[in-house]
Amino acid sequence: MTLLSVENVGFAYGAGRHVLDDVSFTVPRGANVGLVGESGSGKSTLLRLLLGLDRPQQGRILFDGQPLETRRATYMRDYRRRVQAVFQDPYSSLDPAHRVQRIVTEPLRSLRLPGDHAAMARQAMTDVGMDPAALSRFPHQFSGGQRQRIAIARAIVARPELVLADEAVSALDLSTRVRIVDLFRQISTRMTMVFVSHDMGVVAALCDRLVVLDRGRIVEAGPTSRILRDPQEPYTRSLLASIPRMPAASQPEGQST
Ligand SMILES: Nc1ncnc2c1ncn2[C@@H]1O[C@H](COP(=O)(O)OP(=O)(O)OP(=O)(O)O)[C@@H](O)[C@H]1O
Repeated sequence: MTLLSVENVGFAYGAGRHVLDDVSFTVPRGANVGLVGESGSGKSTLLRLLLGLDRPQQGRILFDGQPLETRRATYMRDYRRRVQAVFQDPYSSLDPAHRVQRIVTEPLRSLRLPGDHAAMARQAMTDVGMDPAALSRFPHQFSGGQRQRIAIARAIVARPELVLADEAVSALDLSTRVRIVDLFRQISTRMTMVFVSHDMGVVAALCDRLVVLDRGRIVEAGPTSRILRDPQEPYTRSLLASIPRMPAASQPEGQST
């Protein structure tokens, strides 16, 4: 069943040229879909549309069969419970003035969700391989990889159906990146994920389907295995050629990252 459907979406900033042009793809429930393309190909813009922060000027986006109602506050509150995001920079995305407990439970409070928030935060920390004791500390007491785990805990604490990850491992050093990719792989067995990255190696490691964007247009889409084996477009081949060598999947998850 399709969870997310992007239909003939077009978008331009101001009266400028199209940043997205006739973009269509679907995300089946339970799938991991990678959106890949060079810098400037329109990935972040597409993500803003998927988050309901901007609206397409052409086409439409459907979530669970219904068009996004970005102007309706009650709809968007429910949408934010069902769709959460993880961003690139684990340093700027966590408020340094707040303890991890407050950071991780923030979606529960802002979405006014019922339940034992402290227990939900402890569960989310365990889910991302962190000791729940870390909830009483501040972000600066953690490494970049640990901060990204905290950001992921915040994204999954409300049990969303879809997680959108925007270059979520790009700011991390290589060995940490491998561990966080591993963590995403574990988490992605329980929910639908869309990974946005310029790094074909990361999306290929995580996603069963790829959508390749070049200057706002989809040039290739399909199963990851097919695209890796037999890329149809020179653009896709050049993205594949630039894959950095990733070390083999990591040792058991720990708090070393
Ligand atoms: N707020 C904005 N106003 C005007 N143009 C913008 C704005 N944001 C992005 N653009 C332009 O839209 C195009 C696509 O940018 P976008 O950030 O979506 O691409 P991207 O693939 O995510 O690239 P990157 O990985 O570098 O962020 C670029 O040409 C960019 O200059």
